[in-house]
Amino acid sequence: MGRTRTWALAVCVVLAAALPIAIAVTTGLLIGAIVDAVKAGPDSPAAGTAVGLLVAIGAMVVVERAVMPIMAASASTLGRDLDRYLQERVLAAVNRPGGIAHLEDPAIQDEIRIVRGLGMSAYRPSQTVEALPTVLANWLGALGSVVVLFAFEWWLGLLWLIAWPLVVYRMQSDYARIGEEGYKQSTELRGVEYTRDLALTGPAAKEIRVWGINNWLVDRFDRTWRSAIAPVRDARRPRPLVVLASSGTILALNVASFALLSYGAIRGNLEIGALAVFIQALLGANSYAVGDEHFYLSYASVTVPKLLTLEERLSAEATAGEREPKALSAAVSPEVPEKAIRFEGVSFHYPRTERAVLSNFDLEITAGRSLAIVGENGAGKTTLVKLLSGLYEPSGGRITVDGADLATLDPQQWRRRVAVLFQDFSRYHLPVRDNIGLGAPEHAGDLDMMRAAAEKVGVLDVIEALPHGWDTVLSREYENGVDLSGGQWQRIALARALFAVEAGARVLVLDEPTAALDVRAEADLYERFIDLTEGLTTILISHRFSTVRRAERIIVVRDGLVAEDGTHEELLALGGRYAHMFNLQAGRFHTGSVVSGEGAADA
Ligand SMILES: Nc1ncnc2c1ncn2[C@@H]1O[C@H](COP(=O)(O)OP(=O)(O)OP(=O)(O)O)[C@@H](O)[C@H]1O
Repeated sequence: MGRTRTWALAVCVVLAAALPIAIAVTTGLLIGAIVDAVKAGPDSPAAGTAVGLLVAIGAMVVVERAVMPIMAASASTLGRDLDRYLQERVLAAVNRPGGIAHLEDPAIQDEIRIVRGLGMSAYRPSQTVEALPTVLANWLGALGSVVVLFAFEWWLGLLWLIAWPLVVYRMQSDYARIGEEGYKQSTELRGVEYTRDLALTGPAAKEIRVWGINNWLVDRFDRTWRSAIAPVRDARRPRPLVVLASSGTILALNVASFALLSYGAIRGNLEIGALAVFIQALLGANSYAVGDEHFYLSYASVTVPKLLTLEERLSAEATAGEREPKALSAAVSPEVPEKAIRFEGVSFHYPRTERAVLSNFDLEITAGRSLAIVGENGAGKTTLVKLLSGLYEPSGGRITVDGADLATLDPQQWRRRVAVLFQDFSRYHLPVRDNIGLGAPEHAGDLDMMRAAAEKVGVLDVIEALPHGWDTVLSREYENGVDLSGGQWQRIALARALFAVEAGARVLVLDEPTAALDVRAEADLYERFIDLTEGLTTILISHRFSTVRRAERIIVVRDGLVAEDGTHEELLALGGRYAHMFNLQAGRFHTGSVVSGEGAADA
């Protein structure tokens, strides 16, 4: 299909280039034939030739008119195909690295901004494809016209042949320079776009109104946009010398050509037909670089190399992330972990930061048991989960699963063994079935499995009461879509994690699973906690001690190390950090008294 369209386009381009020249030459011949026919009379052979030439011109004009829309339509379709193809490459490239560190790299975000506009905003490479046929036809037509001028004065033809490409080259490099200048402002423009999206999209809408910051947003958008775009404006400003040199050359060539033609005609060296042909040729030669299409040519030349650089960079990142070549990645059996997950002397600092979040961190997580991790804000609890799920690699030490270094395991298979409910889980603007099914996409069609997961976290009733049940889109931004309350969203996310468990995950990580739940929902979840985590290696992170105390073992993370380790009762008896935090929270529910023991800190 694409190949046929490409061929059709090529034929159209050749026709679009050749027909104007053919029409010009035939018109010249027609003028000569008419002069002869007037002299020889209506029945003369010259009159017959004139009629024949007239019919030929008519036929060529009809074909030319038909070719143009076909050429435009084919070019537009091919252009869109190109945009889609490039978009797919961007999506694949951005998701190639297994971790997420690259998404936090400002330089990569700048490049991603450039290429994410493919197919949507300005500088679409498809515009290059759409412009190419017209530009090619122009150039071929101009070339043909110049060849005709050779027949008049070879040196004049030669001058045209040299001058125009130089002018076109100059213009193209100017356009590309302007485009590059725009891309250099990527960081600033990201800031501008962020402000714009804050104002245009849902998440901040409530705060914008409550704080009354709409005018502030508009003002900030205006200010940052002006400052980001100023260098591009400067680049756009015509450079007088270049403009003067280019237009001066073309003007001089035109003056010389028309003067020579007039001189030849006055001296009687040129017949009227020849004069007409050369004048048409001269007009054709001038069509080399006229129209917006020439500007569009530079679009792909600026954007596509950026995409290729990004791909290269992300591929390098993906390979660098694999400590062992992929072929050596060990398969992960469905029962893993059977014995333990161990953090062995793990140190970690985030990319481009100096501060160690973990230093020489040791922890053995027994398989099939539940472990709660507590610690103050910023202690590194979520970081542990990110390392465990392979989103980042330890800066030092290693994590082992049943004795095997995590870095040597097939990352995809390992991730299928781990189900994570992140504290900042995603709220997909998709049907409920996808919001839950995405926990294990390979089982996303299994409604029974999804129902089981939803039932376990008590959200099945909510789903079945939705206007379109499992097909209801969870966003008010779509027709018939609904939004959920914070707690309902949390339960949907919890169901997603449990769906992954239903599909075979053996490690369940819950980072603040009850933060948005009401008292009854939280109590319900406790009741089921033992059932939900039965046989699973469960890691629970929470600031709610009423949740934490259900775990079989609790650790306190402090200063990048395990500061305390034991059961709820053991840690209370220890009278350390855990006991202090527990009592502080429990005290809130027992006004004026600090307590310890069963029942405290239950919300
Ligand atoms: N992507 C990141 N890049 C750089 N630093 C980060 C990043 N994510 C977290 N940090 C830093 O790492 C430290 C540990 O963060 P982490 O999210 O693991 O803490 P936490 O114990 O889960 O905290 P909380 O109880 O507030 O959820 C913090 O100082 C935080 O600022």
